[in-house]
Amino acid sequence: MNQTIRGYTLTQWLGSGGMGEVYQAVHDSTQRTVAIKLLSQLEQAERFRNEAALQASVRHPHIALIYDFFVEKNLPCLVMEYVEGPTLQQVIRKNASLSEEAAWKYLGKIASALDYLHQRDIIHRDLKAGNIKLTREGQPKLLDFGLARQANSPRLTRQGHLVGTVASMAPEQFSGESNAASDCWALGVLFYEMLTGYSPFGGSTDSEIGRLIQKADYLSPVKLQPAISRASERLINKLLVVSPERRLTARQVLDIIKEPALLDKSDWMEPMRKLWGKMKL
Ligand SMILES: Nc1ncnc2c1ncn2[C@@H]1O[C@H](COP(=O)(O)OP(=O)(O)OP(=O)(O)O)[C@@H](O)[C@H]1O
Repeated sequence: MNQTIRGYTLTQWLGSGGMGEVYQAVHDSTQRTVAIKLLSQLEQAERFRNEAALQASVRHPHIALIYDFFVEKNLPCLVMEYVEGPTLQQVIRKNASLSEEAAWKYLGKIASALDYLHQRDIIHRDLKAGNIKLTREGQPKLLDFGLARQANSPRLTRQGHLVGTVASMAPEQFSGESNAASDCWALGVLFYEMLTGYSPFGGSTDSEIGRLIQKADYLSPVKLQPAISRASERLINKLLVVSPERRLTARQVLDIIKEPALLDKSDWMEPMRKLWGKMKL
């Protein structure tokens, strides 16, 4: 492993994902350690460029930085901040679940990264524990904008097939619609996984998982972890809501973390929605 690409010496293979291979590399002149994602197909270069352009404009303590993007010998390469440490998925698996305190701490940091992205009309679309790394200091960093896109740019959605990780997909994503609220659904799935060690929507096939998701049919987290607080349970209930309009936003999650009493405030729109539902029947 001594291959050099445009002044970067590849030092270690890190893994492969939906878009290509990822290597650790060292920049020869600055000696900076980076992660380089090599895209397997040149036809996807534009999608990759989209990932690069989106991430390059992003500066947030809980989102991995992007340094460069270039095409070398027909190979599109994305140069990113190298984030050392395990993924949140590995940490959850190792510990079976996380303490409530740790889960709320990570929830707040990821919600703040999502709020930052959503303020800029960027949707992540692939938020999951496997795409979050924990640094040596225990700080979560969001990786992988492979599926991210500007909220107002539908170009890459006309693929005709589902993209994303099924278990974290929001109900509306099954009909090809993704919005900021879809990331908030995935945040609810992530919070549930941190607290219980299980995905709220498990099944043996994608279509079975899809059916459960579209009905928001999940086991109460308290059934799996009786010690889970009422606040955590209510927060999950307000994130795993089928209607995207009624789901909490990332900003609302941050507000609730600051002031958990907000969870108990009743939704004043609810009686009107019920009435409207009856009138439509
Ligand atoms: N910036 C980075 N720093 C350190 N490791 C990284 C970085 N980006 C990706 N990796 C690691 O490289 C491997 C491949 O990552 P990649 O994002 O391509 O796929 P994935 O997340 O496993 O799958 P998918 O593409 O389906 O989301 C993973 O183990 C990931 O943790």
